[in-house]
Amino acid sequence: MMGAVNKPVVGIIGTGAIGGFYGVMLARAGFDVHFLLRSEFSAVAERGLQINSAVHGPLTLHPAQAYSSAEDMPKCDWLLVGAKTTSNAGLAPSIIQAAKPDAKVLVLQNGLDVEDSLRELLPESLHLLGGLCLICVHREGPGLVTHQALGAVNVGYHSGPAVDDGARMAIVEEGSGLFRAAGIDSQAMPNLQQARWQKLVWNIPYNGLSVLLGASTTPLMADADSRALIQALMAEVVQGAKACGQEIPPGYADYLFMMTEKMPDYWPSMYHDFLHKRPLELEAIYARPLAAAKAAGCELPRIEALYRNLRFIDRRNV
Ligand SMILES: NC(=O)C1=CN([C@@H]2O[C@H](COP(=O)(O)OP(=O)(O)OC[C@H]3O[C@@H](n4cnc5c(N)ncnc54)[C@H](OP(=O)(O)O)[C@@H]3O)[C@@H](O)[C@H]2O)C=CC1
Ligand SMILES: CC(C)(CO)C(=O)C(=O)O
Repeated sequence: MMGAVNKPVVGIIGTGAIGGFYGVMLARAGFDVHFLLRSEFSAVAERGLQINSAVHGPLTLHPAQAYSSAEDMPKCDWLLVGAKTTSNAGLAPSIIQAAKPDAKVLVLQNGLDVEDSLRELLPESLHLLGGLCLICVHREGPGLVTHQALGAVNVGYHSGPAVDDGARMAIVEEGSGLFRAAGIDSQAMPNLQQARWQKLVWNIPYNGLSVLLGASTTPLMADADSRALIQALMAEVVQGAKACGQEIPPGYADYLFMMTEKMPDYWPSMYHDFLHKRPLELEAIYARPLAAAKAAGCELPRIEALYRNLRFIDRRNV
C-alpha cells in the first residue's frame, strides 16, 4: 500500500456495498479512508472489510478505520455518501461533523435530485457533488461485499461555493481523479442533471421490474414480454429527460440493453432492499422523475404504473 502523505482524507458516510467497495479501493491506493458504519460496525472494527471481486480478485482491508459515530472521525476533505437515498436528510449531522469547512461531499446514489434534501441542511461552504456508479455490487454479510462487474463512477457538481463553470469543473476533475488514482474509471460530467437522467434509463426499468416480477437480469432479458417492457420503459425515460431539457444520446438505451445482456446475472440494489425489508428508493428513482416530467407537460404512463405497483409492494413489505 502506498503512503497517504499529501493525499486527501476521505470519509465514507454509510459503508454498505457502494461505500465499502469504493472505500476499500481508495484505501488500497494509499488514501487515508475512514468508514462510518451502523449495524456492521462491530464486525468491521473486528475483522475489517472484505471485497470478493470478480474483477480485481479478493481484496481485504484489515484493519479498517471504522467508526460508529461521526464525532470520532477526523475532519475529512472528501465525504462519499454511500447510504440509500431514503436516509439522506438524517445523515446531514454526520456529514457536517466529519467535514472540513471547505469539504467536498459526493453523493454516490441513484435517482434524480437526490442532493436537494441534503443541500438545505448543509453549510454553504461545503461543495456538494453527485456520483453515478456503474457497478454491480451487493452486501453478502457484515463487512463482506460481492463485486460482480463494472465499476466506473461519473461525477458532476451540484451546488456550493464554486461560482463559475471553471471552478466547478476543477472540483469535479479532482473527484474523478481520486477514483482514477484507485484504478477506477471515472468521467467528469459537465451536467449532473443530464447524467442522473441518463443513469435512470437503466434503473427505472430494471430496479422496479426485479421487485415486481421477482426476477434478476438474466431471466428479464430472456423473456420476450419483459424485454418489450424494458424497452418501452427505457423509451419513456428518454422522453421524460427530453421534456426536462436533458438529451440522452441517440442509441444510449439500446447500448444499455445490450450491455445488460452481456452482464453476469444481477439483482439490482432495489431487490436487495425488498428482500431485507428495507424501504425502496421509490422517491428518488420514480417519484421525482415522474413529477419533473409532469411539470414539463410530459406524462409517462408505463413508469407511473410501475411506480404505483412498487408503492403497493413497498407499503406491505414491513
Ligand atoms: N449496489 C449497487 O450495485 C449500486 C447501488 N447504487 C446506489 O448506491 C446507493 C447505495 O447503495 P448500496 O451500497 O447498494 O446500499 P447498501 O444498503 O449496501 O448500503 C447502505 C449503507 O448505508 C448505511 N447507513 C444508512 N444509514 C446510515 C447512518 N445513519 N449511519 C451510518 N450508516 C448508515 C447502511 O447501514 P445499515 O447496515 O445499518 O443499514 C448500509 O451499510 C443507492 O442509492 C443505490 O441506488 C448505484 C449503483 C449500483
Ligand atoms: C446499471 C448498473 C447495473 C451497472 O451499470 C448499475 O449501476 C445499477 O445497478 O444501478
